Amino acid sequence: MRPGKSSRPRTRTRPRHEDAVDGFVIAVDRGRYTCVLPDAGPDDPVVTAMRARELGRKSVVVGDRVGLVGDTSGAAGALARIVRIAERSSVLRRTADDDESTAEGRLERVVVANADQLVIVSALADPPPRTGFVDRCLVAAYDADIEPLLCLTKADLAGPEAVVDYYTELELPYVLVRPDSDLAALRALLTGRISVLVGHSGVGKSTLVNRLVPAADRAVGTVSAIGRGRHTSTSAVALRLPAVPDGATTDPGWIIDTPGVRSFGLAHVSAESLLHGFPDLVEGTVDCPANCQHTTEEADCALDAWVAAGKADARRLASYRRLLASRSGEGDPREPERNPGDPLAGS
Ligand SMILES: Nc1nc2c(ncn2[C@@H]2O[C@H](COP(=O)(O)OP(=O)(O)OP(=O)(O)O)[C@@H](O)[C@H]2O)c(=O)[nH]1
Ligand SMILES: [Zn+2]
Repeated sequence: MRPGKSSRPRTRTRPRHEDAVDGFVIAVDRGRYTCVLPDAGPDDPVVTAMRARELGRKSVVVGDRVGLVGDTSGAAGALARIVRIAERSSVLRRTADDDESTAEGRLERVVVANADQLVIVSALADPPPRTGFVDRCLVAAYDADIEPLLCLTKADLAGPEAVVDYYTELELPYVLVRPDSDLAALRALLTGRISVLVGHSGVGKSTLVNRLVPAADRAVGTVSAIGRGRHTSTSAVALRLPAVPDGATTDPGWIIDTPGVRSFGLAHVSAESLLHGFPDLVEGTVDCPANCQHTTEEADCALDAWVAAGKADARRLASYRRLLASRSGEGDPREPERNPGDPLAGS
């Protein structure tokens, strides 16, 4: 039945936006979302959009696939509206702070949607590698169902043996980066995927991003005396990788730089999920007493025997327990001084 002109619903029925076009959110800045259309090439204009009111409180993040209406021409001053958010294939979250006793600490933030891979960038020296940080990232990756990749930079300054040895039981894929390396192995692992890069300040992440996507021209800082590089931008941004030389049809993929993410607060991750960030320990908990919390206070926790039997690295158990403790607000695990015996342990 076709309603006559006079009975056409005007206010009560919301438009269904059947004409909405697909967009991919590459940047978010103060309520403005930068999107690219599916067939757009690197030189095509991007579309600036705002959220439609009907989205309610749903957040739109980098990596989201959205429906756009309005002016999607990308012309100067044109503004489109995001009217829907497609179901996300993955959601990378972090808690702003580990302290569950404060509102800020419990605040869970979606960092990126639809990522396939978490590239954990860690320098082998200057600053020294911090496996505590890598362990945290692994928990976040497994929790989000995103594959981790360890990217070890400054391989010209130190060898990877200590770090690689620490992760032997994990079969964690890794690549080495030197100023003169050709990045072919890394590029191959990035092709066709959406990869999120995380890393501490000064590890060479901006340098790496600039080598991968020269057009991006990300600000490169210098490691200052106190180990904090400069902070130029704080929100995530997706950068299109250059076309793969051998095939115009192959999707080169995207990398998402996350300058604001210096660590992954994990208060939103359950104790059970936290354990899944340590696949080398999971099997060791089979013999634990019911409701074992796996902390040092648990006299009968089977993980101690598991490590004593050589099934997992003692430092991994220590790292797991530090993360457990950090979630219940017992001190700040990010202070490397807390683990004076282990130079790798800082997070
Ligand atoms: N020796 C060596 N130095 C590197 C390498 N990669 C980067 N650097 C240097 O390390 C310093 C920090 O590099 P950035 O790329 O700014 O590091 P970042 O991780 O982006 O840090 P922020 O800029 O603070 O976010 C710079 O002085 C780089 O030149 C490397 O592979 N080897
Ligand atoms: Zn236990």
